[in-house]
Amino acid sequence: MRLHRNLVFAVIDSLLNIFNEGEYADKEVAKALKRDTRWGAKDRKFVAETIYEIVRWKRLYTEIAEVKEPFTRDAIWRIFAVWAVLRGITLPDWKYFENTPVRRIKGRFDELSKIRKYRESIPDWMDELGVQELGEEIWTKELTAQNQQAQVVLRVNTLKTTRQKLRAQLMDLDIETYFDDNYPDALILKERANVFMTPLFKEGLFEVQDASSQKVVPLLDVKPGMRVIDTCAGAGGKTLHIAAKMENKGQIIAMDLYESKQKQLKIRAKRNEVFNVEYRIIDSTKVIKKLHDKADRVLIDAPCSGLGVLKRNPDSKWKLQPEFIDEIKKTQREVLENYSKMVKVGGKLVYATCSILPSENEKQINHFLKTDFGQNFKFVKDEKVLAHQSGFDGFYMCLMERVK
Ligand SMILES: C[S@@+](CC[C@H](N)C(=O)[O-])C[C@H]1O[C@@H](n2cnc3c(N)ncnc32)[C@H](O)[C@@H]1O
Repeated sequence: MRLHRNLVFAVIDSLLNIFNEGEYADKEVAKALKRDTRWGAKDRKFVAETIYEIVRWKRLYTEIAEVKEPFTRDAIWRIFAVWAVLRGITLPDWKYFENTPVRRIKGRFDELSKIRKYRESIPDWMDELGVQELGEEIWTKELTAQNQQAQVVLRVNTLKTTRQKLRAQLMDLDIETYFDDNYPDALILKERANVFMTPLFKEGLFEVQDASSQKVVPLLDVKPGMRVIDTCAGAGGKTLHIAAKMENKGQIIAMDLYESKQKQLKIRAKRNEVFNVEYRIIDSTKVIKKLHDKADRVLIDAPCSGLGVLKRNPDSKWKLQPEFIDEIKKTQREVLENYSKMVKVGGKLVYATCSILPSENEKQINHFLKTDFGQNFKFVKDEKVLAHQSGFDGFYMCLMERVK
């Protein structure tokens, strides 16, 4: 591989913003890709993937490069040089790479790779937490899986097409996909491609949604004509899936704290030709109280640490703080207690997170089922999805039924 100056400059600038200014990697990548309209698909791929790779391996590369935060521009160049050397790329004779200690880089890599927190490139506290929650063996396997590049998975919009038809149309655009019958609405890309640029996406024939996330709505077991409340709907990945399963019939109430997320959901709903969603912002307890005992199905896709989706959001490794996880667990307990009240007797409740920590998952359920209101529910089943077992995101989902 030959390095091109303007592409590498784009990577360096983005990394400075992500590491020093706390910008989000996905936003910086999107910004970087707008820098030069003459870049072809390969150039764009290089910029996006290199930024993500270096964000993912930040701790390891920083240790090897022997630089400290906040990084100078020079330090970012040294980190970049480490990435290039470990990739086997011959460094060009640019001034930034003068005196790069190629042998020392390789030696330090071998040495640091013996220690998990460096090898897998994560903060000390996160490594300790993972071991404490999952045990040494599972945490080690899980971390390795979470450091792989995520696959691109589509959820076919069954309101508008079928998996077979969409697969053939994608093939016409040279985008090859395959099925996995564990995920009946999914098409998995054989190679990464920017599917958002295709006319098929603009026509609303699919959404991008990880395979593990696609397991949540089937567990909720919705039927056309029901009243379903999606309490933490966000930008609506699962709301749209619910609508498809309900064949646009019945009522979905999509709630969230934030209007900005709901705006995105409205755009997506229009593109998907989803017509049965009503929107509510949770700006007071009244919004919930009015719906007590009214829903056939309630989904709580709870806010969480996101420790199941590090492969998709590698910068979370550097942004997450232990205090945030403690806070979010309190929110999880509150939403379980408050939103479960909207389920009618005989109705079903699903609690889901994209975390792999038992303290955000089954332990929250055990706690809920012991609360005064939780005792009205029966545990039906749950699924703990680990990335190293599924090959997709880590997730948790639990089905409960209101029996009294
Ligand atoms: C895991 S995300 C939801 C993802 C979304 N369901 C999807 O499938 O695309 C969690 C959402 O919960 C929202 N949230 C956080 N605290 C909340 C609360 N107390 N009540 C309702 N929603 C909340 C966040 O704004 C965020 O959109």
